[in-house]
Amino acid sequence: MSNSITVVLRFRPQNKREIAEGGVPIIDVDSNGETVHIDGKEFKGSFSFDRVFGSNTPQKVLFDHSVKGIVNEVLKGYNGTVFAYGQTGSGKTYTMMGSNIDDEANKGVIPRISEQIFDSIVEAPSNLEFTVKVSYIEIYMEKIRDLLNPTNDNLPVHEDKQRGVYVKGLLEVYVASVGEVFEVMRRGQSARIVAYTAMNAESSRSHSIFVITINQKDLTNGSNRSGRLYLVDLAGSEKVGKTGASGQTLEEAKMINKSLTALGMVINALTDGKSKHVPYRDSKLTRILQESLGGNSRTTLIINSSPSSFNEAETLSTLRFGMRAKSIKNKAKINAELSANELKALLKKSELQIVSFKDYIVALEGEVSLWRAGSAVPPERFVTFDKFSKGELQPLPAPNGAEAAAMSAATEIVRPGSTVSLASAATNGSSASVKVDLRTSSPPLDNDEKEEFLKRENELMDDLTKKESELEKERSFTKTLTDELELLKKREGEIFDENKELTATLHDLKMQLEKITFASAETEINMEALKEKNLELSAEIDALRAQLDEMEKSKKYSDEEDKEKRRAEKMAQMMAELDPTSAISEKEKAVRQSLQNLLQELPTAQLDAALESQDLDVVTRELANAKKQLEALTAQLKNMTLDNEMLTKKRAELESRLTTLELEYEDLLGKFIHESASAASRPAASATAANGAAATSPENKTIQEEEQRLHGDGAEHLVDLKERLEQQYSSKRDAYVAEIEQLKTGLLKKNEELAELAASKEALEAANEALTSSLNAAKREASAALGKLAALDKPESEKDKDLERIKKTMSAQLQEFDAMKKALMKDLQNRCEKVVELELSLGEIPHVGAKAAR
Ligand SMILES: Nc1ncnc2c1ncn2[C@@H]1O[C@H](COP(=O)(O)OP(=O)(O)OP(=O)(O)O)[C@@H](O)[C@H]1O
Repeated sequence: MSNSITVVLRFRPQNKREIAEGGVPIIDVDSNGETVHIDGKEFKGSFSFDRVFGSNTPQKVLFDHSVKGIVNEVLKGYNGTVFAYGQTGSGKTYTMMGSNIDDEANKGVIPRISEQIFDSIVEAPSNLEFTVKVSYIEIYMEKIRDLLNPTNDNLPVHEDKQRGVYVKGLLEVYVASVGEVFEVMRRGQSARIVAYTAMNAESSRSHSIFVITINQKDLTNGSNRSGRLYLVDLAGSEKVGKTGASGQTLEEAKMINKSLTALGMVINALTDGKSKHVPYRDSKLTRILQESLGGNSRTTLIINSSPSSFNEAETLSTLRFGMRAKSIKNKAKINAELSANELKALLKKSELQIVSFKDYIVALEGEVSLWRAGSAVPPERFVTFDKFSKGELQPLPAPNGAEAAAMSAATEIVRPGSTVSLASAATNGSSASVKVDLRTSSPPLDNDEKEEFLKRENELMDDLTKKESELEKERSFTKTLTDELELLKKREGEIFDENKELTATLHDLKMQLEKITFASAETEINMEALKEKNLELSAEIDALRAQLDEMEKSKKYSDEEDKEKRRAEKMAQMMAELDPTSAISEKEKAVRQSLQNLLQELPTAQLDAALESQDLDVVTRELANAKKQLEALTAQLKNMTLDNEMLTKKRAELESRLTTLELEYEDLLGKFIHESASAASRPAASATAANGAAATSPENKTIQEEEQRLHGDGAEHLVDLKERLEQQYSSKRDAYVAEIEQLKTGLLKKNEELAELAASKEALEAANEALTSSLNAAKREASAALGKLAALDKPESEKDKDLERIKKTMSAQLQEFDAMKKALMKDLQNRCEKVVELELSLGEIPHVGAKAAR
């Protein structure tokens, strides 16, 4: 009994690309759910299928209405096939597997079928024992890959009487629950080859076939039934221009399109009513699906389509494919193995049939031998099966010898290619002839021959697969070699170029080397000369260094000498200015001399002349000079006090300047902090304002960014300025503090020196007074002596005595005066030295002060 393929159509929603390209839906599904109206540019019209599902049909609805039923058929022992066909990205994988097998709403046909199978097994009568096994393959680039054992990537297709068409060496996994089926699905899915194309981010580049085989054994009578379900997700047909395929993806697309063309050819052959040959063997896909298409299978084809005008041409092609497939007729039968009793009964029945058929043959042979012998058999006595089965046959008379010979002469030798005419010598003289052309109608193969043929085919398929694998290996090896060769050629070209460049560089380098060798020789000569010169210069430098050392030494000495000299000069000058004793000494010498003369040579009269009052006047004058010097010293002391005051004033001034500067700095710092704070708040304020204002204007945005940048720069500048000011201030302050410290120590030193000078002055004044008083005493002594000399009337002895006494007194006074003078001179010299030191140091202090003020 033949059955048609069920064809259902499913549309998916428009995808992003279609919307972006301006596509609009051009389909309208009729309310009866069987017809779709197409309102496209190329075509306006309708297509009808067993069922049409619109763009938003849930997975469950499609399954319940179009697939669920097939599970029951498979459980009855039929083979079943569900396959999805359509352009790339049309929703085949979504329909067959679903976007997520664990999601109730989104799981596709395969997971739902698995659930359905196990649900049915649970509900089946307890005398039925089930075994379920699954396998998962993909046909990629015309090679069968086992997705559960991907190293098996080129499996052969075999066919035999018991199993029909099958894939040899395929791993079949026994499963006992839906969970186990899902596990196998996941395992296989992960091994599938997918790629990105412009039409689908995860485009299947192969046909995948999930096979579920269910065996059921009736435990009551031992009979077996097996149903096999093929669940096929075909690779998408694609227009290479639209998918943007290139390289490997392009090769894949070519192969996909080739096998889909083979599928189309098979469907054409099955449906055009003329073809005697169906080209199943043209592709692995059609060979595996041989039973599903026009064979022993209940088949459902789901055609997937886009609803968009963007894919109108592809949609029309898919719908036409579905229409053709609709008229394929299958011959599904139950795959059953009979139990022993059933077989025995069948055997008995067959044996009885054989016995009766033997009788029938005997009757037929009897009629034939009559005809052959040239006897005529009347029509009412013709041997027919009807009469035989009803037991109405009557025995025929035996033929005579002449008729039998004529009959055998009429028989011709039949050769292939010739036309055979079977003529019967009818008793009524008419003849009927049947012409059979043996060239066009080869006799059908009997079962043994067919088996033999399939066996041979299977062997050849094995060989072919082996050769294909070897060829593939060779091909990939050749490809590797070709690639390597290409690479080597390229490298050779590069090396040649490099070589050329290197030769040129080598040439240049040689030239340069020659130049360098020449230059090096020259340089060596120059070096020698330079070395000599260097030695000379080194000697010169050494000499100069020695000279410099000498000069420095002598300069040092001369500096020290200079200072020493200046000090000595000053001292000499001062001593000269101050020394009242030099003049006194002269006069003193004269006095001493006169006194000596007077004492030795002259009598009392002459002593008078020697001790002239004039000498005393000179001493008095010198004393006055010393007084003057003392006054000058006092004036100098006064000046120094003034200097000291001036320095104190200057120090006060500097201190007040320091205070002012500190105040100014604090002011500046305050201003700076104020400006920093306003600078920091300004960008934020302006940013807020800018946000609120023309946020959409790119020009304003740029200005704001520029302002913010400038504010940022300003803040940085202020920080920089602050640092610089602080540095300047601290260095100035340090200089002033150092200056003040210096002035303070200078002042202290001067105060000490002033005190010392004041003490010296006092000592000098005291010495001066002592000197004046001793001079006065000397004067008085002298006048007393003069008075005594005037009294010459004294006796000679007495005079001599007086003279002797005067002489003693004077020499004692002179000695006393001498000692005092020496002490005074020593003291004066000390003080002069101190004054000179002080002057020198005073000369240095204003210089330092002036530097600090600068
Ligand atoms: N009915 C549908 N409802 C919602 N989304 C769908 C539907 N059909 C397909 N899609 C989505 O469209 C995209 C392409 O689908 P799918 O991968 O199933 O296409 P395909 O025909 O298998 O493509 P290919 O032949 O390239 O493998 C996927 O993202 C899928 O989720």
